[in-house]
Amino acid sequence: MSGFSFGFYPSTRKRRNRTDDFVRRLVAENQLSVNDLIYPVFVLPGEKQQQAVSSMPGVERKSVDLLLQEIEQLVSLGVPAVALFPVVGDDKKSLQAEEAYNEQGLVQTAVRAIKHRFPEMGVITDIALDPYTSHGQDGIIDKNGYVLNDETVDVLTKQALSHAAAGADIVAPSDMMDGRIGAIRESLEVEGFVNAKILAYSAKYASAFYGPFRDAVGSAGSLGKADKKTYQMDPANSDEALHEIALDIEEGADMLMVKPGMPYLDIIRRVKENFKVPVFAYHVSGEYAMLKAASQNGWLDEQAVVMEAMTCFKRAGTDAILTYYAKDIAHWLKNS
Ligand SMILES: NCc1[nH]cc(CCC(=O)O)c1CC(=O)O
Ligand SMILES: [Mg+2]
Repeated sequence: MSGFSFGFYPSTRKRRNRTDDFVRRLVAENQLSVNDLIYPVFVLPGEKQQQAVSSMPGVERKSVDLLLQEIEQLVSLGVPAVALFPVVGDDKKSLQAEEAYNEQGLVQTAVRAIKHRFPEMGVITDIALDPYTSHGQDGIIDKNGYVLNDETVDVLTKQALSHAAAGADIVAPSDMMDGRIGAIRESLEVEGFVNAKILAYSAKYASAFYGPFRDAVGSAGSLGKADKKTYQMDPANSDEALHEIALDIEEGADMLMVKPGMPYLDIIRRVKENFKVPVFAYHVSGEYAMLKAASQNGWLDEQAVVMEAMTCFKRAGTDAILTYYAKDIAHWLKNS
């Protein structure tokens, strides 16, 4: 019997559907699955090499042999894809970034090794010149340090072709040059890589949340006090992201990336509502570092807060999430 007999009581009780776990599960609108995860990995040259990243506790840079062991675990956990980021020695960096398209380069070698051992693992490679330039910018610079668009696109195209030739499933230009998606798509078609997919970082913002990543790949030192504001987007803008996305779809992108993640969920939502295309999010290094640091201090419950963050990505409309937590999440999903 209801305690209310005055003719006024809430006939609509939204709490009814929250009483028990079973009903909360039945009415849940969004759900994260292992199929939504991409695991980023930092690749070291050499063999049996493993290095921690101090600003990203739990993340290890690894040489290809050790990486293969990790990928074996990821395959058995059901993680669909990895994204490779090379840690290139200073002796291989230059003004023209020639190492970016070296057939025997670190990324090209790693892709061949992974696809040989684990053909079912999706391999995504980063298309940008920052690991290979002596100044740490994503492209070729003029004498004033300005990143030249068209000259850079020529090198990016060679880089993308060399990755596709090595067997990369998805090339992911993260440089924000204009017109690079069209140029890369055309070259891939001409060279016969008709099923090589392009994941375009269309809305990549000039973000301070990339700090720990730049430590991990060692571009922080080369970059010094310089920033990337002449090509990455202003965090103040949102309409501009839609224009960037529209151009990349037009030029032949297969899926689009918004980056960073959590502070940019409004962008994901707008993109998803305006363009019915696959939209991915990059939960970047600084976001990982924040959650990890607070968890290590006992200030946040790590698993709970990471799973909540991932569910929020799904709710915003994200199709896949690139996150340094992907392996942990896959374990948690398996054990839940
Ligand atoms: N092409 C550069 C690149 N590729 C991925 C990240 C950042 C990823 C992260 O912070 O996790 C960056 C950083 C940058 O623009 O300097
Ligand atoms: Mg663009």
